[in-house]
Amino acid sequence: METFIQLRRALHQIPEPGFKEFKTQQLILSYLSTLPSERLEIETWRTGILVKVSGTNPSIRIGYRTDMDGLPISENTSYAFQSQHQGFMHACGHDIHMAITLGILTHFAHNPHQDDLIFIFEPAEEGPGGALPMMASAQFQKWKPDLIMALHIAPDYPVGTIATRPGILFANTSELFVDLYGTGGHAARPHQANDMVIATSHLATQLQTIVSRNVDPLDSVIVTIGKMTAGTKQNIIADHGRLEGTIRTLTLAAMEKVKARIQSMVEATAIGYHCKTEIDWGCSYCQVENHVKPTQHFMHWAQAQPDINLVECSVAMTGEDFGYFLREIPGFMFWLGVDTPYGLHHPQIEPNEKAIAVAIQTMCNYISEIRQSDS
Ligand SMILES: CC(=O)N[C@@H](CCC[C@H](N)C(=O)O)C(=O)O
Repeated sequence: METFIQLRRALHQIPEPGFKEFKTQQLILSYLSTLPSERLEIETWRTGILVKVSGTNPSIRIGYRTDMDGLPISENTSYAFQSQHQGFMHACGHDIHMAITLGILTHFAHNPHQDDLIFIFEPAEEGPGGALPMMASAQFQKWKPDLIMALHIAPDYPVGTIATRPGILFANTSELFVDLYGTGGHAARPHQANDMVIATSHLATQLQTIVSRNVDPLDSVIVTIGKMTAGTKQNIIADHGRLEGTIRTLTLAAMEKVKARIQSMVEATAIGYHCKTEIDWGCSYCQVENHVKPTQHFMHWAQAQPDINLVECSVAMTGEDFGYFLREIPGFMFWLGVDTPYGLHHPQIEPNEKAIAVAIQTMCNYISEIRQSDS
């Protein structure tokens, strides 16, 4: 297992933004070149990688997917192997996900499964989303799996815990970018300007009323503005403001309703503040909806494993473009406990590396037992 901890640490040092995972791709390809090659076929797609490990008597293809990209966060961990890419960090566990995937792949490269195994290294999960374009690629279509699985680290659960549920696991998402254009000017002459600090901050506050005033209290919806920018200097009235956020819902109907309210509020801001506005909805992900039969099969199996504490969890408002794989292919995603007080996307998150061995062991054992009737 030491190899995969070292791989995780090497990957942790080179977090890269979506579709720019060049060093990450190279590191993985270079590791793959050390494995026995008889059963391996490797394809690249943009900065992603697909690996087929041929089975001994294949009747189905079993897929396992990891994400690859880092986040624009300045790391503040106590690690000796901190990110070497200033302002970027693996703060969502994708370094751990990749190391686990390499661990499972390595096991089956040495101990072939009866069926073909397809390992998918997907770029740009944090945005703009690698899943949909990767699924449309010739490389993916050639090896399209009949069953697909993935995991995500869970800071809240202890090591040894696996949590999942049949049905919806993660929410629908849409990004949100709003630009406001007014007239700049001298701080002492506000009557000759049109201040976008005021318009932008008013809009940011107003957007927070959507969840409390427009959404059924029994629905779950989130409108988060993660970034607000405006202005250039303390004594210059700003001619431009920008909001960047994300919307989360558990139904597409709720997503449409929230977007319609945002549209109205942005248009009303343009009228009210005599400014120009532009909305860009960025990328959107469909919900991660676990298929009932394979999820229950995995949960029954996991429940019987002495080293695993299986939890049937509730829905989370996180998003994941793994939902697009599950829209076409039966399968499931699950949480892997990594026991750290800091949450996903936090600069101090330090997942417990013991979870790497837990996940590799669990998935090697589980995949070894999968038969065609389970897919
Ligand atoms: C697991 C996780 O944290 N996923 C991200 C996905 C982001 C999707 C997109 N960039 C957005 O912000 O809407 C998440 O923030 O949940």
